[in-house]
Amino acid sequence: MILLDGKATAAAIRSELKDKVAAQEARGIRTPGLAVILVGEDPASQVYVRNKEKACENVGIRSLAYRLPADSTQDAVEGLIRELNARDDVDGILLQLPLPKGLDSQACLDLIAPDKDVDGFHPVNMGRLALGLPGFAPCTPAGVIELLRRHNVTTSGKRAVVIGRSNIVGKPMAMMLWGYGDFANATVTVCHSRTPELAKLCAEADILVAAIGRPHFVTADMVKDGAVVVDVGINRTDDGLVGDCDFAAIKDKVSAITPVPGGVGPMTIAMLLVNTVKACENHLGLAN
Ligand SMILES: Nc1nc2c(c(=O)[nH]1)N[C@@H](CN(C=O)c1ccc(C(=O)N[C@@H](CCC(=O)O)C(=O)O)cc1)CN2
Ligand SMILES: [Mg+2]
Repeated sequence: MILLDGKATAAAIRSELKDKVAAQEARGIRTPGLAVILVGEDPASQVYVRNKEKACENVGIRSLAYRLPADSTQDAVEGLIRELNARDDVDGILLQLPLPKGLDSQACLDLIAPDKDVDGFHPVNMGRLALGLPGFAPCTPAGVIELLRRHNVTTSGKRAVVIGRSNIVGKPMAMMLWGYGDFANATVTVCHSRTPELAKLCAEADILVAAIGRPHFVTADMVKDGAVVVDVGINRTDDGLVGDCDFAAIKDKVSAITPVPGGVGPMTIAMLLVNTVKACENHLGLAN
């Protein structure tokens, strides 16, 4: 069994980016800048945002922190986004989700300039992904693809099943698995809460991606012998942080599996950095 080690892979990506940014800086090219917006005090979001800022610092990306109170108005958040859209020293804008109740996330995301949308959540970037055009892909599914690629997991001609159809994971994950540049070419099924015989479908998957947000939802009977299992879930339970898969029960059946923590999570942050460096190169007209 191969452990798809996201923590180590993310560290390797950061190290590559650090070298790239340093080489550009040595040539007098300005460093990439990421604006990080956190509205409110959700504890998990605070951790993720801090980790993103630390990761930026680690690779030489300037992070600009914007902390807004939980009772911020829609106008206040939108006003900040407009301001950041107009700034030449800001290459990427990250709006940490979820937003506090009462704020319209999609309206905010729709305002982010697509060339600064390093989360890949803007309809233009989602559309570009669907059409196979260059743009920014959402960081979690992009991280899954990169993790598979760097572990030489082949997907072409394989049967992939994605459980979950969210805008930030399930939908873009399915698009990337069926065709993402020269990678992927899997045959993809997307399952959700109303899928009949979900367990049976999962058990036919060569590649199973779980993104449902229910602790230990995927049990051993739902996994084919030799399958590759990617666990996107991060569930806080009384037993600590667990994924959507029952790792202990599955690990001896699979050919490869991601751990939680240390699997997809760190890759999400690494891909945010990749997208930010790319946004900067695009803004400066550098080839990449
Ligand atoms: N604007 C965005 N909001 C959210 C995104 C996103 O990509 N963009 N994704 C998630 C949260 N997320 C990043 O923001 C994220 C979640 C988890 C991790 C991570 O490294 N997890 C660790 C465990 C850490 C812990 O919680 O104890 C791991 O899996 O090893 C990174 C990023 C929703 N919002
Ligand atoms: Mg993980």
